[in-house]
Amino acid sequence: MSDCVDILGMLVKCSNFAAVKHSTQRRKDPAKTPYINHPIGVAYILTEEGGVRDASVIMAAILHDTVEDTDTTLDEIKKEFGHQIAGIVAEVTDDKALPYDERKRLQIVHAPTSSREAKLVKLADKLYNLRDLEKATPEGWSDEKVAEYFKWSSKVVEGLRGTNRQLEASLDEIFSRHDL
Ligand SMILES: Nc1nc2c(ncn2[C@@H]2O[C@H](COP(=O)(O)OP(=O)(O)O)[C@@H](OP(=O)(O)OP(=O)(O)O)[C@H]2O)c(=O)[nH]1
Ligand SMILES: [Mn+2]
Repeated sequence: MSDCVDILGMLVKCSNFAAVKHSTQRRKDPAKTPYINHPIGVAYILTEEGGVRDASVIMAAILHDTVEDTDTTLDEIKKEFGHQIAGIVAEVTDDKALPYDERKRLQIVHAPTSSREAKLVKLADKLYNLRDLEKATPEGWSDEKVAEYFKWSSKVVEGLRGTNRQLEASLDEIFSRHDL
């Protein structure tokens, strides 16, 4: 077994990397939950609810917001975790240099042509965020922004379908509660 890739070591390395990178960030909920709860929760949705056992997908899920929301670069992810995981992270990273509406539009456009691995991360990311949104309104969000986020998410998820039955069923339950 000595030629086996050290998956457990890589997984812990990803978790530590993401924890360090997100260490000063908090979620937008009133309790100001540590941000790291989100990427770990997204990975947990994939293993526990989605039955996903592809280690690259789980590692990319843990890292999925590091490039978008911290000073992490894709080169850094590539150097530390390899090109496959860096590729998935790249696919789920919005270009924050673009205007908000354009970023949101591009997620809808890119969803159908993204890889199966990226689609899995996106499905779990949306499921986590929509569950959060049902629990509490993020600070500074109007009712209109919340409603718009549900509607926009359903459009992104349209392009991710046919990837994981469980995650899509859970998302559909949420959408039906919001008449989507
Ligand atoms: N529902 C919810 N979201 C929160 C909370 N705290 C932080 N977020 C993050 O806010 C992002 C959505 O907020 P927006 O205003 O639409 O987008 P922006 O942060 O990218 O500008 C999500 O980013 P993301 O994970 O990159 O996903 P995406 O929505 O950009 O696809 C989500 O993780 C919270 O308490 N509740
Ligand atoms: Mn996310």
